[in-house]
Amino acid sequence: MMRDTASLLIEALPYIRQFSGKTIVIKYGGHAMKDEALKESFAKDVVLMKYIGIHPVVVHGGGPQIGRMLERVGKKSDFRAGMRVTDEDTMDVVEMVLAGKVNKEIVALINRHGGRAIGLSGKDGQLIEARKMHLYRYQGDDQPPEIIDIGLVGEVRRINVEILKVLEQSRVIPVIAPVGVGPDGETYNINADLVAGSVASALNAEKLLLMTDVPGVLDGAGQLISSMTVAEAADLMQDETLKGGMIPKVQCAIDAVQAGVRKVAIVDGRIPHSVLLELFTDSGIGTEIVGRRPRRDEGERTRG
Ligand SMILES: Nc1ncnc2c1ncn2[C@@H]1O[C@H](COP(=O)(O)OP(=O)(O)O)[C@@H](O)[C@H]1O
Ligand SMILES: CC(=O)N[C@@H](CCC(=O)OP(=O)(O)O)C(=O)O
Repeated sequence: MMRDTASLLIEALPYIRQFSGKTIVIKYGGHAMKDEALKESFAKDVVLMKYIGIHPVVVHGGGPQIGRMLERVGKKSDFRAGMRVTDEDTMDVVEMVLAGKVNKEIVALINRHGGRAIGLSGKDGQLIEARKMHLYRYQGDDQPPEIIDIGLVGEVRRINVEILKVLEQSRVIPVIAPVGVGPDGETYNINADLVAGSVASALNAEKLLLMTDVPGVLDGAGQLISSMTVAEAADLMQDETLKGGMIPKVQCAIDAVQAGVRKVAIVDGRIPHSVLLELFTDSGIGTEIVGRRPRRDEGERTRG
């Protein structure tokens, strides 16, 4: 049943109080940037959050946008375990698309809707220190694992939060492109979910929202899992239910909760105002991952 604005506002009040003064990290995936109306609803949600005293930090992706630009210059995309194989030419395109185009588009969009956003890549203020990521393939108990070289793909070594802490005390909303910098100034391409998880952990965020293009985590029967604990999520990682990009996403959620982020939600970015619907309604949307399930007497919303 459609709820009217007044009832939604009344429902939202306790959550506005709960999140006020707290940091919420939002990963805005390339697949969720589908059309103008959706982008606008995202920008309005972020501006509203800042306006009511929450500290939103946006980390964006741009995988499909990188893929299209690579195609235009005659290069094919190649992924291993959800990571783009990145040679030097690909790295140039990744940095131009993420830090140049997508980042500035999101910044402009937020500013057009009344916010004051500033774009950062991992190089600005040495925000994302990275190192080369190695992938290992299991070859049997009696064999050493095969090392797969995926080029200039990075993993986060450290997030230098100083600049984000300064911005938290201001009107400014940080928008972060997932490009990291190595010890010798090398540029690394990092999966945006991993950056968002690390930023949320480093800021001790109240919540991490991962926006994607499915309703949330689906079980073996294709049904939405509304809520799961870290232990349940770890069990799910062991079977074949999670595939492709959902594997690093759920792993990142588990890591973030274990590092002290209170809740992670994987939500459908194709729904207008999905950020506000997840944050400010009793039922939420998508899949919530928590350390443990709250008891009913703890006054927290329970879902699932
Ligand atoms: N069990 C699952 N539940 C939901 N999605 C899944 C599952 N297993 C695999 N997926 C896939 O994971 C994708 C989301 O990951 P990804 O493509 O990396 O998203 P994004 O680019 O938004 O970060 C979905 O589009 C879906 O095809
Ligand atoms: C190493 C790696 O795969 N990096 C990603 C970075 C962008 C990203 O993660 O974008 P989405 O969130 O839209 O998928 C890439 O090159 O596509």
